This record gives sequence, structure tokens and C-alpha cells, in this order.
Amino acid sequence: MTYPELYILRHGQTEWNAEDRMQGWLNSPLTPKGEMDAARQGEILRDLDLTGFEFWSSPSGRAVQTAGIACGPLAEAVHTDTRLREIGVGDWAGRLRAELPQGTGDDPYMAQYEMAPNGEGLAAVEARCLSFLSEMKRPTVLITHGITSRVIRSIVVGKDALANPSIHGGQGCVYHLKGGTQKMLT
Ligand SMILES: O=C(O)[C@@H](CO)OP(=O)(O)O
Repeated sequence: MTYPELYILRHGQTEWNAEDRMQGWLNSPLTPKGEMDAARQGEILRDLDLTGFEFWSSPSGRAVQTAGIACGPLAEAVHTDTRLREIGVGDWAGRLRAELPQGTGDDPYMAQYEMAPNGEGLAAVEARCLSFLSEMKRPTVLITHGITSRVIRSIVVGKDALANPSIHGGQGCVYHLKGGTQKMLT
């Protein structure tokens, strides 16, 4: 499957990111660093020709806040879609990751998100991302989350996308996906 050209932003650092708390479908505001992350993403976007692009964001406050800073005057054209939310972590939303049972295996970080009681699970995230992507008609800028970005990049570019900088870092960068390849703009 070939998808239209995509630019993907993760929201800037939030208070709970800085404390290493799980967020999922709950929210915390951007930190001053997070606002700078979003401003840097805005500089990257301003250097691009985004004529004809659509703008879509997760409805979570941290993503909408990032869109407002990064997209500047274009922010009014940003639509929201719940399919771009972060993985739901059920009872663990707002909890410190270090205090929770730890994940194991090749990817302990992701495994811990999968373990959350009443959580959404990765398969459900993949299904909703695939649903969103299959409806895309035009090149698009997405403002989303760490794990959701990873899932989307994995669907569009393949597993090699995941070898890129950590899924829980990377604020302040923009991923460019075109023709089955991925590039990280910083
Ligand atoms: O919800 C979380 O705990 C993190 C995981 O990556 O997501 P976000 O990118 O929204 O900070």
C-alpha cells in the first residue's frame, strides 16, 4: 500500500513526560522545554512547501497545544481525530513508570504499555491508525504521540522505521515519510 506524503510531529515535552509518568488518554501541559520543542518544529515546517497539505492532530491537549505553536497561522486549519490519540493505558494513566511492573523482552518500554490493566493494547492502536491512513487522500501533517507515531511509521515505512531514535524521545523533530522511506528532520 502506498500512502500520500506525511510529516509527523510528536507533541513537545509535557510535565508528565518530564516526570516519566504514563499519559495515554489523560493529559498534562507542555513544559517550557516542550514549548521550545514545538517552536523548533514550527521552524522546520516553515522551511517546507506545504501547499495542498491537510493538518490533522490528536485531540489530546498536549498535541493541540503543540499544533498551535508549531503550525502558527495554519493552526486554525488543523482537524482533530481520536484515531491519532496515544495508546490508552487504562488504570495506569498518570502513574510513574518506575513504580509499575516493568516490561520485558526486546522492547521493555513498549511491553510495559501493553501490560496496563484496562489498557487499549497495541493491536487496537494499529487498527485505528490503519483506518486513519487508509482514508487519507492528500499529503498530510500529523501531530500525534510517541507510540502512535511509531505505529504509523511502522505501517507506512515498515519495521525499519523503528530503528530510529527512541519512541519516547524525539520531540522537536519532524519525521518525513515519502515513497516508502523515512527521514528525520531536526
Ligand atoms: O502517553 C505516554 O505515556 C507517552 C508514551 O510515549 O505518550 P506521549 O507521546 O503522549 O507522551
